Amino acid sequence: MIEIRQLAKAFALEKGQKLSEAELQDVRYTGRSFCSVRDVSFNCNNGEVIGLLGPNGAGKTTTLRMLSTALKPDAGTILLDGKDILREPVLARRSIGFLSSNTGLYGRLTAFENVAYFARLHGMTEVALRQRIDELFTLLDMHSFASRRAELMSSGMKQKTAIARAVVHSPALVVLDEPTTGLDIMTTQTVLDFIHSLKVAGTPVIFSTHHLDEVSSLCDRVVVINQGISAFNGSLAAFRQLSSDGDLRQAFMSVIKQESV
Ligand SMILES: Nc1ncnc2c1ncn2[C@@H]1O[C@H](COP(=O)(O)OP(=O)(O)OP(=O)(O)O)[C@@H](O)[C@H]1O
Repeated sequence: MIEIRQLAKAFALEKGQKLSEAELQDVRYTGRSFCSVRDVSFNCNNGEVIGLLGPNGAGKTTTLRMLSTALKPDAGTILLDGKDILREPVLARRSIGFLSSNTGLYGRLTAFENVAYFARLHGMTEVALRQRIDELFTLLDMHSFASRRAELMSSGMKQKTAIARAVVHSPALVVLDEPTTGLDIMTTQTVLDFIHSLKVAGTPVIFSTHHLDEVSSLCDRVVVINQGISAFNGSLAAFRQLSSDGDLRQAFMSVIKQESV
């Protein structure tokens, strides 16, 4: 289980750094800094899938990067199974599988080699990593391109390889930043089925998305981040009830409008 309390992160702006018109009008812009995340709190229990929603620039990626310890929060706590991961970064890296939005595979390495490289970094034995990679390549339908170099892969193949790499060490928590963005319908379904298999195995999964159908079919809980604040945090059923007829788009809009008043 992961418990996230009152996370905040501001970025100091460099001299001459250009902001968009929307960012200049944003309440998070202070002149010298931009407070991407102001107050984000939520829990994810074992076997739960959380969908992280929010408009562009809301602070989803910044939040997920803090969960993965790639970014240090200015304030807040993150407890994984009761342990403060901000104080134990080594434990965090061992326990969390993180897929970032820029996959960054080694182009010269094959799908197998990319995943195996990370498995070795995590200290897995050759026998264990071969068994795990075989299992993952079956779940993600990757056997057909296991020996293809990353530089020659389609974006769907790259994304599957990046997902396999993120979870090869069987982490206690999986965090995925927009795992289905840019994928075709078949590849998206494979990725969603894979997330479901993690849930069935009892692994908590937190993923950001702009696709409400994914939330509807997969998520137990929904968190909506708006202007750096977790404006909604509750069950999928409670989220549906925000609209008159259970429509998730309407529910989402009602949270955003409420917050912007
Ligand atoms: N290093 C940085 N310096 C300044 N501002 C930043 C930095 N990183 C992110 N931001 C700003 O913080 C805000 C939140 O960004 P973030 O990437 O977390 O949003 P997001 O919810 O993931 O958006 P999207 O849905 O578009 O991916 C944006 O306005 C972004 O420009």
